[in-house]
Amino acid sequence: MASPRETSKTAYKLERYNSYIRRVNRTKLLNASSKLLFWATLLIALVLVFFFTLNYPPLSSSADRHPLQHYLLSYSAFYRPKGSAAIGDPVWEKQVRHSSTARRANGLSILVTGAAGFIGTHCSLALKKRGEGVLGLDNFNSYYDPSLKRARQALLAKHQVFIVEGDLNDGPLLRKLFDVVPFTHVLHLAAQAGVRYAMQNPQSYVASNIAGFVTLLEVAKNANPQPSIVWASSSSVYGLNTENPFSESHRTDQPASLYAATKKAGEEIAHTYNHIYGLSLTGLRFFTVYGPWGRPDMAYFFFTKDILQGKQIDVYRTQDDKEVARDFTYVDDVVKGCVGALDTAEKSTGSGGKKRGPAQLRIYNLGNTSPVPVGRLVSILELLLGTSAKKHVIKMPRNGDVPFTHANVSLAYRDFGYKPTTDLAMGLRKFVKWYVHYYGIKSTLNKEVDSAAGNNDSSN
Ligand SMILES: O=C(O)[C@H]1O[C@H](OP(=O)(O)OP(=O)(O)OC[C@H]2O[C@@H](n3ccc(=O)[nH]c3=O)[C@H](O)[C@@H]2O)[C@H](O)[C@@H](O)[C@H]1O
Repeated sequence: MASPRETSKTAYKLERYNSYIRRVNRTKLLNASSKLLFWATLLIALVLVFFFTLNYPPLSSSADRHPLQHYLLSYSAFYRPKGSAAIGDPVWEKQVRHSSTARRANGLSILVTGAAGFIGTHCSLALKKRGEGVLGLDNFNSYYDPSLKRARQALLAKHQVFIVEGDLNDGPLLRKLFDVVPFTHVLHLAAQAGVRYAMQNPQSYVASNIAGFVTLLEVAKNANPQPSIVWASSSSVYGLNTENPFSESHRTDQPASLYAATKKAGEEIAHTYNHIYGLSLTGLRFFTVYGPWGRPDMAYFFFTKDILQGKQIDVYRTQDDKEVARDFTYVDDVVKGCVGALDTAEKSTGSGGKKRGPAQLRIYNLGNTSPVPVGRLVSILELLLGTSAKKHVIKMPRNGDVPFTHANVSLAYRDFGYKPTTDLAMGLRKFVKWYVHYYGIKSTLNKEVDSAAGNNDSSN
């Protein structure tokens, strides 16, 4: 029999062995969990990379997508905002029909492409308020902050405008929409915008402004009834034109940017579809449209942001050291122009892809008729924001910009009474008022902003 001393020695050894085993197990567990952590992090990183590259470059066609991207996109459909349903299912069809049904007798039924965009949102609201049926289409791409597009979507949803989330290049989706709704009109505003970005991502302009437009026209020409189409061209088609002010009869064969070239191509494509298929087509040349809910890639918008943050802004002058000027046009004026164009659009004459007779083909300038130098734009912002801008005056880079724009709008006035009424100072007041409200900025804003922006600002 073991002596008590030996027994306690054995117990001590046993305890040491057990504690060793526990240490080993702890280390193993630690190693196993750090490996697990490593692989989990890697997996999450890979998934994130896929999600980030999912829709980049913006407006990539669905045909270009990697099969895994297709899968992830359909998977992400589960995360649509509350209240929306999968494309094609009965709930979705009900939303589509409800949104596009007019609430007034003989009202229009309009498909607005780019409805979550700046001008698209304003037009959709105006048309809906008038009692028309409005259905939106937008791909919510990331050319600029998609959260702004989501906020516009929420605003439209409050007014019973539903936006179908999809790409212009998705022919089957467009056909499905025309199967469900006999649209009387299409207001086609979806596009790759921005003059200078075309040097960074040229293909996105071709994909949206050319391929996307053709996809839409193909579906529209086969529809029965064919809709009348009003669509967004651009002042940039005048390019290096030196005749002033710009009239629709002036030459537009010297585009200075790929953006301008794709818009000009759109005008020629419109001619073809009008000629062959009898589609009624109206192109609107917008002149640097600005206002509440605007585009963060435009100068007035990022100047405001940078001035408030005390950052330097680049103010361009021409190569021969003259002021650069734009015919800045307030969004409410442009909306009136769009509505006027829709109201005066004649019916398409074809059906099911066959022309039955000549159809209307129109082009109009929608500008403000009074160009303002960029330096003056900055001075107005300084006054409204109560802060001096850190101006860096430089020669305009050779990146597609033109020195000035100036619209003659007599055609639009003659045909649908288009008459812009908002000057830049008043329009910027309304913009700044929206901007500080939207971004929750409490600053040393000039009191003038609140009082002078007036109470009739329909945009908030
Ligand atoms: O009418 C159009 O069809 C186009 O209008 C708009 O293009 P633009 O007129 O070029 O507007 P925007 O970029 O706001 O530059 C405004 C001014 O600021 C100057 N500008 C610009 C940037 C800068 O850093 N500094 C500067 O001085 C610049 O030289 C210019 O004089 C739309 O973006 C475009 O999508 C299209 O719709």
